[in-house]
Amino acid sequence: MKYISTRGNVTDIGFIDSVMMGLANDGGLLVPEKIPQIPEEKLQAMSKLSYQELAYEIISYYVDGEIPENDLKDLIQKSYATFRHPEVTPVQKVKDNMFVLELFHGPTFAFKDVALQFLGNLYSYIAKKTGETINILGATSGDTGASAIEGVRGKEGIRICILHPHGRVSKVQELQMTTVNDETVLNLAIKGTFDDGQRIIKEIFADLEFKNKYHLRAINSINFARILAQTVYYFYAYFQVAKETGAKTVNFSVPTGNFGDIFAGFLAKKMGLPVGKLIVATNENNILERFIEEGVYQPGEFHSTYSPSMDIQVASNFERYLYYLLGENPKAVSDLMKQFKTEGKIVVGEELLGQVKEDYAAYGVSGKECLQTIKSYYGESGYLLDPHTSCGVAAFEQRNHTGEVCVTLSTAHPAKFNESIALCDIEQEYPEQIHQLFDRPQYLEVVEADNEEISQKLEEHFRSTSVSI
Ligand SMILES: Cc1ncc(COP(=O)(O)O)c(C=O)c1O
Ligand SMILES: N[C@@H](CCOP(=O)(O)O)C(=O)O
Repeated sequence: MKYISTRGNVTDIGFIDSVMMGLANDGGLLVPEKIPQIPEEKLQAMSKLSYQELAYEIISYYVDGEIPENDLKDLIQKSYATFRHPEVTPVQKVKDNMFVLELFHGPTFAFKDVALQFLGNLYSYIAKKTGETINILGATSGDTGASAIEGVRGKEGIRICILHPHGRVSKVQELQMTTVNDETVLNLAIKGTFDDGQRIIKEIFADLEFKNKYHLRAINSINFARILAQTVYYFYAYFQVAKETGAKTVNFSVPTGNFGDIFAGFLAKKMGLPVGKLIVATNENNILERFIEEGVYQPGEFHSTYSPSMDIQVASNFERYLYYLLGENPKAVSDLMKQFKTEGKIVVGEELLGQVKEDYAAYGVSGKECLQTIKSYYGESGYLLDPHTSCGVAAFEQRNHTGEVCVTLSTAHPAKFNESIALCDIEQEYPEQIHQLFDRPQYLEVVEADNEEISQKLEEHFRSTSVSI
């Protein structure tokens, strides 16, 4: 299996090199040269596997022998041994035809752990094999940061720096990131939004001299390994729900911001999993909803919402989808991305829009609707949704066709977002791991959303902290 850039100027690199490159050196995103197709009989056999066994089968297609079988199996076992649920990502029936896929049983109570426990262990494995220090640079709207830090903290040969938008993450998210007292971890709270953070890290990664000098690595969904590990739970959920309902195809409603999670579902479908509609659930930051409805991809006004992790305008993985929408034509992607940079928007014609609507449905959830959905589901079934999952459920209510079976991805535990839950007049108890955070000192620096200042902070961090392998 080889990997190529959506913009065409990186070709023919293997799995480990793709992990290490993160953002493609031409500014695009890496994708597999050819998506593996899983035959029907193999899907049948996969439906009987445990989560870890399934993860091994799926990830193996993409690793393609670059990691010996037993090493890869160990990496997977280690990654999911930290989860509190034996099934890793269990599925709960919440009402007729609607299942919730609980992705929050990992160490930081968000879906990011599913991929970042794996990527953290993978980086540590690569550092040990190659003797190379790994310096991670990431941006977060709240969940990736905590999960990435948890995935690598204490691992030899790894430093990490995370940018988060100052004052725009929930209290628990901030505490999870900033209470880690470890000199290899640097938290920079930027005066700006997640979009500023993501733009800055992409610009720093694009400075290849700086990237190579400091061995900079990505943990965001910029890194294809993140998407890959997230693909596994679509298979797992599909198998559980198909067994229970007899459904042949299953829809997925996905709380969406950076488009990574739903792109993992798109990839699963392209591999042969019988996925029906992929429902893009956004909050008021609804650029993706507008694209799917009207064919115009253009950032709008930024809103701070009850689902802050989805407060994203420019969705990184949209470029990966464009690549497939445009018939795997890197020149066309490159031209459109240039146009986006200069004109601030991408417009697709009727024919392509028809294809988009075949692939996706979309619904932008208002703040009022988000809270109302939390209240009504709690009242009717006693099931407490976090505000991101609530957007997914509200989109299911609006866009799933009657009689079709749908899985809504539950991307976080409600305890991470008590600010929103309290507005629903619901009292929740914090899990002990979260409760403990409130007594700890915090370590962070507030900085301008400025490339130079952040690059300097990074250089100081690398100079002043030593890591052994
Ligand atoms: C809790 C939660 N839900 C949903 C999302 C959106 O996922 P994606 O960015 O992969 O679209 C995020 C952030 O990524 C998140 O943290
Ligand atoms: N919502 C995310 C934003 C970054 O997404 P990623 O999947 O690219 O890491 C977050 O919580 O940080």
